[in-house]
Amino acid sequence: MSRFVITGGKRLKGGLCPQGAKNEALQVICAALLTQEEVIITNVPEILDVLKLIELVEGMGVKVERLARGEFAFCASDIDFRYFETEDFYNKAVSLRGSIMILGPLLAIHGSGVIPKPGGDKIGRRRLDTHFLGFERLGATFEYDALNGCFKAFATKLKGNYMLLDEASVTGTANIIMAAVLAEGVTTIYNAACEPYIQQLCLMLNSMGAKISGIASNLLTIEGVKKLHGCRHRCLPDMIEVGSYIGLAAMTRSEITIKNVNIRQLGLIPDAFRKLGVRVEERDDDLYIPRQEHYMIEDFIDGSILTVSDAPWPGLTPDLLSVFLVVATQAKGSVLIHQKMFESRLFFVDKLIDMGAKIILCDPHRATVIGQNHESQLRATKMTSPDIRAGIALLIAALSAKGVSSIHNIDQIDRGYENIDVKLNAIGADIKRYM
Ligand SMILES: CC(=O)N[C@H]1[C@@H](OP(=O)(O)OP(=O)(O)OC[C@H]2O[C@@H](n3ccc(=O)[nH]c3=O)[C@H](O)[C@@H]2O)O[C@H](CO)[C@@H](O)[C@@H]1O
Ligand SMILES: C=C(OP(=O)(O)O)C(=O)O
Repeated sequence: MSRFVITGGKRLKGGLCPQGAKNEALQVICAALLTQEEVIITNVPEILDVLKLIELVEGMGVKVERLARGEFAFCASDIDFRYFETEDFYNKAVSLRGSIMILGPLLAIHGSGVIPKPGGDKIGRRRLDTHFLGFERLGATFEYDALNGCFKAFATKLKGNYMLLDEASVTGTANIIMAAVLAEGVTTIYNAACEPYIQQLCLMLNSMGAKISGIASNLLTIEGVKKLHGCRHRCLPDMIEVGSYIGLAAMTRSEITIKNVNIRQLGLIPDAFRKLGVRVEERDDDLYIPRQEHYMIEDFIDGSILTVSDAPWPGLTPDLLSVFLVVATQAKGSVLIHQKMFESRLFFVDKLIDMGAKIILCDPHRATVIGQNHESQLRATKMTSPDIRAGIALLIAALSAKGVSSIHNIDQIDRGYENIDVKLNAIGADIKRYM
């Protein structure tokens, strides 16, 4: 099993460029299935999950050309629908969460689709009801083949409709949008997710000829069109990677500039770090994190202990709570980290406790962190990355710790971070990769 060996305690210094956004790339690659013309996508992160999805669509018969690093041309003029019956399809689709988003486009262009229960992080129950309830509102029927663990959806004709989503699911909203753009009539989606990923998907679809309004809000109106054409689309920088680097700078007491972050699309992320006492300065479109020996957690206005919790966008993304948690371990003061969406994402704190962090796991959703104000350094240890964001949080912890740590199962980190070891070594880290 591949692993990182990290010699911690080094100060880092320099600039880091975030890759394109993983969750956006997964959506817009699926959207390329909606046209027979060429779609060029740039700033595509070449990370495990995205490369797997590219292989999956290639298996479906989509012509894929890698034009340059992070730049791909897709042409879905000749999809082989028999591929969906193969073991190769099953194995590829099951290995990542993003594969679920081929279903909406398949319903739109083919009237049916099948997908095994998708993988992704094992961070609690990850239901897909919203996807199927939405498809049903468009006139589709679906069935779950429990024996083979496959979802199947069928529709002789998709028809626009009003729907109030049972929750603002990110991939669910993306899937329904992609089914609705070619449906007959008008679809209105209320309680739609509106993350920058979804906004970008809608902008891309509009540039392909779709008619979507209400972008960036939770009320989307989609006027169905007969056909979509090709386009060129650029993915935004990955806001989760940006947040991870802010956390890294704070924990390692380093001076780091994060370049071209697209500040307007970061939402509450910079402010959430500021509440933990981390200085985050905006310099044009860069974020400058100065070297700080100490940072102090703010209280709420009434003097009560700060809570950092996730919420659907424009609330704070759940994908950064593990990073906020690790940053808090060395802050001055206390904070309650409340992961509302996922129920098994905080168990990695056991490792941080082994390293000397002062954390009480109150229940699967909440952890109280008592910061050590950098007065006692975390201790190096051996650990395994349970999921992508716990993985990056543990890597940050190891980089700040005294001594040599190792992290196993680093595929989990590679799922979302492109060449993280190379990038961080270039600014002074000491991370060795063993395959
Ligand atoms: C490939 C991809 O894009 N993955 C992202 C996507 O996953 P994904 O689209 O799978 O996640 P969902 O948005 O469907 O839901 C995530 C979890 O939050 C819960 N939930 C969701 C909405 C809501 O209003 N209330 C609520 O409690 C759901 O029940 C579920 O447990 O969105 C998640 C939530 O931002 C992110 O963590 C994932 O990185
Ligand atoms: C939960 C995540 O990913 P996925 O939905 O792909 O498992 C994540 O990116 O933090």
